[in-house]
This record gives sequence, C-alpha cells and structure tokens, in this order.
Amino acid sequence: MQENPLQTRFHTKVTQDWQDWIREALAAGNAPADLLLTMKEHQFDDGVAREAISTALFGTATAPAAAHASALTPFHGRLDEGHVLHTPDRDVRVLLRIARPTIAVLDGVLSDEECDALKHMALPRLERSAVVGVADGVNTVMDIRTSDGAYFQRAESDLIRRIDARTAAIMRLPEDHGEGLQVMRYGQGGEYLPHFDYFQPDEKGSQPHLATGGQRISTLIMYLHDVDAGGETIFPRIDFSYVPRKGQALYFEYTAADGSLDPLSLHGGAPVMRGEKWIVTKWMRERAFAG
Ligand SMILES: O=C(O)CCC(=O)C(=O)O
Ligand SMILES: [Fe+2]
Repeated sequence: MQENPLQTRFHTKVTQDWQDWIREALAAGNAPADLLLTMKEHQFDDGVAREAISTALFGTATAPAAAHASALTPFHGRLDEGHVLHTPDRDVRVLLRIARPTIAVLDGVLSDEECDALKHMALPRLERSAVVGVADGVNTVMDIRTSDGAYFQRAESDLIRRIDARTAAIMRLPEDHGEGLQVMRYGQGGEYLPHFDYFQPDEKGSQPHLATGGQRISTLIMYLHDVDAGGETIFPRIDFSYVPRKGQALYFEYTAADGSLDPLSLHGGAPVMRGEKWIVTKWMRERAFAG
C-alpha cells in the first residue's frame, strides 16, 4: 500500500544524539541549510529542525546569546531596520547591509537633478582651489591635485538645507551634529588612500576637532556620478568594494555608544581609471556644534 503523505509521522522531538550531531556538523563548518535538508530527509518537522539548528547557533531565547547575536543576526547599527528609510521628502531603499563594520548601501538618496545641481554649485569653488600663484607672480590654473574639495556651510542654500535634513533623517542624528557637506571631485588617476574617518584620539591634530562636536561617528558618501572604470570605495580589511552609482550612497559607522572605535572601518577611494568621480560626504559627530 502506498504511504499517504498526510499520514507521514514527523519527528517533533530532537534527541540528544541529534543535538550532538547538529553541534558537531556546525563546528565542522557545514551550512545550516544543509543540516536542515538532512534533518528533513530524516522526517523531522521543518519548524522543529529549524529551531534546533538555530538554538545550536544562537542559544535559546533565554540564554545570553548577545556575543554571537551581533555577528549572526541582522544588525542595523544606528540605521532604521526597515528596508525603506523615510526622510522628510524622499524614501530611500536599503540595498545591502554589512554588520561588521556597519555598512549599508542606499538607493535613491539624491535625484539626478540634485546630483547635477550639487556639481554645478561646487564647480566654481573647485576651480578656484586649482588656481595657484607661481613664483613669477602670474596666476596659473594648474591641476596640481587629483582630487579637490568644496565645502558647503550647513543650510547654506535651499538645496543644501534639504540634503542636510535628509541625511540627518537617514543617519538618525540631529542636523546640528553634522559637518557641512563636502563635495569632492577625482580626476583620472585620482584616489584616496585607505584611512579612518574618525579622529585618532591620541594625535595632537585631532584635539581641536574632538573639542568641538566630539568624535565622528558615521559617514554618508553620496555619489553624484557613475564612474566609467575604477573609483570604487574600498574597505580593504573586509575585501569589500562599492561601485559608484549616481544618486546612491554608502553609509558606514565606526564609533560605538561607549566611544570605542571600529578599525574594520578602514576605507578609501580606489584610483579612477576612466572618467571622473564626484561624491558629496556628510560626517556626523557625537555632539551638536556650530558647523
Ligand atoms: O572617495 C571615496 O570613495 C571615499 C571618500 C572618503 O573616504 C571620504 O570622503 O571620507
Ligand atoms: Fe573617508
């Protein structure tokens, strides 16, 4: 007689032998999904098998699993946990999250028009900084730097005010914790070697910054332009790179509530191989400051 699947008996208890098998299989590096398959082949109820595997991974709900939880469960850092982040005037979609260091890739942070307007506003300031007085006293425009910056005072114009408010909502900190927006342009070959955005606490040069506004805690790099080749934002300690895409942003954070800093947040801008790279960056501080 053929077995009626509705009458198949599923195991609803995980014996000690099976619990030991789960622990050993996980310790040997087997994927939880493969364990689940094997258990189901052995007629375990899906929910029972999942719970046994997740108990072995995370501990029971009552066990203090916190030390593991941050690495093994979704971790959002300061960001809202939703897949869509709501700001006063735009919804921003989360495309990717990394727990350590805390990173998120966000889509639709700036409209095409806003990207173009920011470049337009920054251009005269960038050009001015390329003007150097040479020894003979003649002012010459020389492209002496492969990247150049333009700084926008907080709330300097309607557009800047709008972006300040939007970035504060995304980063979930008050606007007056934010440094003024900084536009950067990299020409061909331009790069930004790996660095930390936080101020090195024991360096003398950090002290004036730390005294006003405190430590930097998070960064939002917004991309104003696609790059034809190169120019990725790289995190060498976790072998991660992000390819610039107009209107998107890369969020990351590196200062915990207790003030500890995350050295995995080391990052930089890879050399631009073809085309130009334009970004605008918002850095957030621990405290309100005059900007
Ligand atoms: O150019 C990049 O991709 C990185 C920029 C950066 O690290 C910064 O603005 O702090
Ligand atoms: Fe940086």
